[in-house]
Amino acid sequence: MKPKIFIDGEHGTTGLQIRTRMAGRSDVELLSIPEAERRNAKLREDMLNSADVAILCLPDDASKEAVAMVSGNNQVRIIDTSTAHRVNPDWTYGFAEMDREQAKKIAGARCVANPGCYPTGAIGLLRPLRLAGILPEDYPVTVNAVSGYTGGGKQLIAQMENADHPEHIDAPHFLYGLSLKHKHVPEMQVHGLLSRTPLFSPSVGKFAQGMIVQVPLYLADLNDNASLGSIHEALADHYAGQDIVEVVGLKESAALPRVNAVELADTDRMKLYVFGTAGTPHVNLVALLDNLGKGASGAAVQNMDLMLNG
Ligand SMILES: NC(=O)C1=CN([C@@H]2O[C@H](COP(=O)(O)OP(=O)(O)OC[C@H]3O[C@@H](n4cnc5c(N)ncnc54)[C@H](OP(=O)(O)O)[C@@H]3O)[C@@H](O)[C@H]2O)C=CC1
Ligand SMILES: CC(=O)N[C@@H](CCC(=O)OP(=O)(O)O)C(=O)O
Repeated sequence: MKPKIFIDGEHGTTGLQIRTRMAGRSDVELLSIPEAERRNAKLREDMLNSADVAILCLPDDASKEAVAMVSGNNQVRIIDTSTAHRVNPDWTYGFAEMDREQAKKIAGARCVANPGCYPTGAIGLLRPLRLAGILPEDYPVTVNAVSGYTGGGKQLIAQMENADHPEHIDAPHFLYGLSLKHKHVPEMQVHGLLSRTPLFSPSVGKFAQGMIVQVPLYLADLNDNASLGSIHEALADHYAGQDIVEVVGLKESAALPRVNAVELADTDRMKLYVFGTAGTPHVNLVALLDNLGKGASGAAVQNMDLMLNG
């Protein structure tokens, strides 16, 4: 029998992208609710309890409700794309490349918390340097990022695309999260293995999908006389043999005139760069991804495949 998959929130931005990725797959059976019934709690509960894997693409509160709906059911496994469970130690963090054993942990997990889009970039850059001993635990990390506007779901998409929207946004690029309390900060700190809360400044650009996450560092404040070369080597070693996360070569990075936020749009990949000039005091670590690809729906499908096939 084929495993049954139910995407709760299948008509939203992340859910639709997961459905697109699953189209044409004959190895799974997709359970579905008509769009008009998407908030029918009884139908959702039935579907959730009939699934082998439920992928939650809902706001945090609705995700918690969905988890409660299957609390007595040990058969259904869950992938939650919301922020609700990402620092819960009872859940497995769904970033398969973050540790050598993580893909195996995801494969055996009952409950997987899919990472946030910005944390995928930030943790992807920071954690290997923490594990290699290069980045001190108490380094004052700053993270600056720009996301495509689909990152804000149906509401932000309507505000950006519809000039008649009562809260239409005209800006080609805007900062938000100005109170510095973004919901992604806790997972960046926990899974980035940091003792100090990172300072995170997000922004949105007038493009649908794509993301740049920057983590600038002062070399003198790192361990082991860190250099451009040693930082790049630590990242390259960590991701050796991985096909989704690529560490771009130092020479190739040095030759780039710019980084285009939409380069990886419509892909599930992530590129990591180490920028700077040998002998100068700074490096800028950069992650490039699609907020809906490796940042959300692509990672959810990757995790589902690990859970189904090991
Ligand atoms: N967009 C992105 O790039 C990323 C999103 N995520 C996370 O994925 C989750 C979904 O986000 P996204 O797809 O962007 O959001 P959307 O607003 O685009 O979609 C959410 C869907 O969930 C439905 N929904 C909301 N509340 C309920 C409820 N109580 N019961 C049933 N259905 C409900 C919505 O229906 P309705 O239309 O009626 O509101 C909508 O179809 C969020 O937790 C988000 O933080 C994670 C990583 C990246
Ligand atoms: C552009 C934009 O608004 N982005 C969203 C984050 C998107 C995302 O990753 O959602 P999760 O919190 O579920 O991870 C935000 O800043 O709230």
